[in-house]
Amino acid sequence: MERFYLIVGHVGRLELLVPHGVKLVQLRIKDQPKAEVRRQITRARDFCAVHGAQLVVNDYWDLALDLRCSFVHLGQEDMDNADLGALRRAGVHIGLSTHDETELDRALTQDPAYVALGPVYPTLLKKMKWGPQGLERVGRWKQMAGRTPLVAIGGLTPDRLPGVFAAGADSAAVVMDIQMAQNPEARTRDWIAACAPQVAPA
Ligand SMILES: Cc1ncc(COP(=O)(O)OP(=O)(O)O)c(N)n1
Ligand SMILES: Cc1nc(C(=O)O)sc1CCOP(=O)(O)O
Ligand SMILES: [Mg+2]
Repeated sequence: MERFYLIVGHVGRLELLVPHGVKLVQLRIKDQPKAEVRRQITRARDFCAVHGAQLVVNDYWDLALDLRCSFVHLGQEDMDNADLGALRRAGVHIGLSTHDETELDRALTQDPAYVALGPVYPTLLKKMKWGPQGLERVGRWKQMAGRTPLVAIGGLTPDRLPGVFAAGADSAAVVMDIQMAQNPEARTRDWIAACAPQVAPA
């Protein structure tokens, strides 16, 4: 799985940052009319196709199906409402959020493309009922997830990545560290460099 996983809130951001080398990007639109969400997903789908990036549609599994997108991310509550069978029949890959062992067990029964664990560190993006999970828990999740790839999310920054990958994460997802950066394009490149596997000197 791609080690760098960018999450953006608007297709304009996706178009700005993907050309810097992003290969896995989630469009996470909140609080917009559905017609606007549809427009943005369509634009993102076409832009990612041209740039060889994998688009992940957050929440809007129905639009993803309708617009022939190939990957969705769903939280536990999203799963309650989604037609997982229809997604599966359409060959759509599904990434799932998890925060505790009950959620992880439930997620793994769906044979997802990945499970995400968060928030690994405190996050400023949204209020959550879970405290920081920490790196030990990343390691535990990796063991329990077996062959299912593990995405770490929440409060991640480039300097935290060595620990996150060493603990067992296959991929690291980010919102605010790039969204709030003075130079988001440069910060994206920093992330890509920090996510590159480290080769031991000969
Ligand atoms: C990679 C990744 N992990 C977790 C989430 C969170 O999904 P969810 O719990 O459904 O919350 P919202 O993002 O919809 O607010 C995610 N989007 N991506
Ligand atoms: C959207 C989201 N979901 C999480 C989870 O734990 O499920 S943590 C999170 C926020 C990620 O943003 P940042 O990189 O700014 O902390
Ligand atoms: Mg959601």
